[in-house]
Amino acid sequence: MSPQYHKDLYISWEEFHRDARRLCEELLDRDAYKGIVAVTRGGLIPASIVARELGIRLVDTICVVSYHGEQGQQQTEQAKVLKAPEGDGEGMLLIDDLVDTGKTARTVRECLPKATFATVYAKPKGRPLVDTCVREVSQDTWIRFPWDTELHFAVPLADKARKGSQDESD
Ligand SMILES: O=P(O)(O)OC[C@H]1O[C@H](OP(=O)(O)OP(=O)(O)O)[C@H](O)[C@@H]1O
Repeated sequence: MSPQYHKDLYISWEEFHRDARRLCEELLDRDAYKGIVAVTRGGLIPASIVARELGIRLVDTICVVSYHGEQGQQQTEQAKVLKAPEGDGEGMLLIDDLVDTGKTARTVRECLPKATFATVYAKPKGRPLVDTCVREVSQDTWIRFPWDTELHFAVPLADKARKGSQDESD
């Protein structure tokens, strides 16, 4: 976890599915869409759920990669589009799992300025860049998505506390 993140938020598959369906409910009340554009890679998972719930069969991708670069003396972070659909995105629904700093959203919006942009989760810096989201978390939270994690044995709290006090006395 990078130093700017102080909290971990673990999301289970069930929780993600529930949140993604809440997003679908909100989207149903808005316009009808010709198709979906999933922002790779995290957007592929909610895009499938949205396509199912909204009865949309046309699903495309915008393939984006984030990288670290240097500008003068400063480290910069940029998002690069590897492949985008043709057109300006009119009538299309852009789906991503998360908007964090807004770096990806800004780049994607430049490519498809007329698309509606929806994410399941949003952090304050990126929230103004998307039209809708269902769950907002603080900027210093690192979201652990279920496809990035695996089940592990959890050490009982009492054992953890005992080990902590042992470490202190060593
Ligand atoms: O608002 P930002 O700071 O740009 O962060 C949001 C982006 O970060 C994640 O993708 P990631 O860069 O981890 O790539 P991946 O989905 O291909 O793993 C997520 O799926 C968003 O696209």
